[in-house]
Amino acid sequence: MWTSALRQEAKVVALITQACAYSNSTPTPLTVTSSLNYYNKLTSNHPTFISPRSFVSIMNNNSTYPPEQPHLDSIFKQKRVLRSKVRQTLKSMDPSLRSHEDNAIQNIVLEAPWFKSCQRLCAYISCTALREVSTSKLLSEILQTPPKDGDVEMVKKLYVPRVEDKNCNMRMFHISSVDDLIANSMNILEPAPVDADGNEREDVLQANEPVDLLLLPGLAFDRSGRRMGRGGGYYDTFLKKYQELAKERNWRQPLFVALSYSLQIMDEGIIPVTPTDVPVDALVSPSGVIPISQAAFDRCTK
Ligand SMILES: Nc1nc2c(c(=O)[nH]1)N(C=O)[C@@H](CNc1ccc(C(=O)N[C@@H](CCC(=O)O)C(=O)O)cc1)CN2
Ligand SMILES: Nc1ncnc2c1ncn2[C@@H]1O[C@H](COP(=O)(O)OP(=O)(O)OP(=O)(O)O)[C@@H](O)[C@H]1O
Repeated sequence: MWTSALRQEAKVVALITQACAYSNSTPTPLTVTSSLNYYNKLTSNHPTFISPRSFVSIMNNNSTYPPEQPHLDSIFKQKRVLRSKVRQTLKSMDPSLRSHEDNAIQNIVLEAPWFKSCQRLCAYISCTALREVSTSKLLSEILQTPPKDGDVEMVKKLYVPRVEDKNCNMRMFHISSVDDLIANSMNILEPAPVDADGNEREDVLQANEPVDLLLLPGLAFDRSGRRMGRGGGYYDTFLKKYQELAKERNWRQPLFVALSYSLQIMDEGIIPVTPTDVPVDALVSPSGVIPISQAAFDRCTK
């Protein structure tokens, strides 16, 4: 078990070094070692996946299990405080560092085996005003026609979010061009549910085939897979629905991969979590891929 984990770790370090050479940034193998340790710690009771319950247990940092559940209101308050701190830090991020990190992160994704091999994916349309890691290069590569290198087989089907209401409901619609997008009230680009020809767009929850990958935004992350979003609950609700759908249909669960600037990666114990928070499988930062779940380790090395 350990030998195999160490072998995987060595392969991931090699992959990161490769990706960093591509992105021209400095590799930090420490992130990989740490994530494996955290992963082992978190999954000792949950061999295949990290449940939100184990997150709460780790967060409390005590040895009793199940842990005492701190009051939800106080956790939501802690989240608001952290959100506002991270927003401030993002606002004061140097624009040239931001642009360097945007490029590095997207290049790492484009070179990752789990991205190259994926056939269908959900991704967010980054919003500059929200200081999100850019996805523009990724989206233009995915939507490029004719496909890069003329490889029609490797064309990826892309679904992007559309907020339905203020009740945490978000759908993911298929698009084939950025021209399919229009700005919503929050100034985020979204697809209309009906295309220019009056045809309904495919909703990923109604699709006959599974997605392999979801690229996620967020405000703060850690190396154990905790993710804090903007407080809408849209992603947590959607991710849970998708996990249930995949389970019902006997599909392989997609990889949940969050894109993160370096300054958005917090130390252990900083990110407050509630039982509805869905952990991510991996992070991509300018230093490389940080695999967290077993599925991420498996797909980073194959
Ligand atoms: N690019 C992108 N698309 C996305 C999301 C996202 O986070 N990023 N979402 C993910 O859920 C959904 C939209 N949810 C959103 C939730 C809050 C804000 C927002 O503007 N928040 C402000 C603070 C608002 C306030 O608290 O008053 C902010 O974070 O600065 C934007 C989108 C669906 N689409
Ligand atoms: N699966 C779910 N079903 C119903 N409500 C949910 C679910 N997941 C989260 N919520 C609700 O959404 C609200 C916001 O949750 P939270 O603060 O964890 O969001 P977030 O992680 O910042 O946002 P997001 O998931 O959109 O990135 C909370 O009231 C939470 O209870």
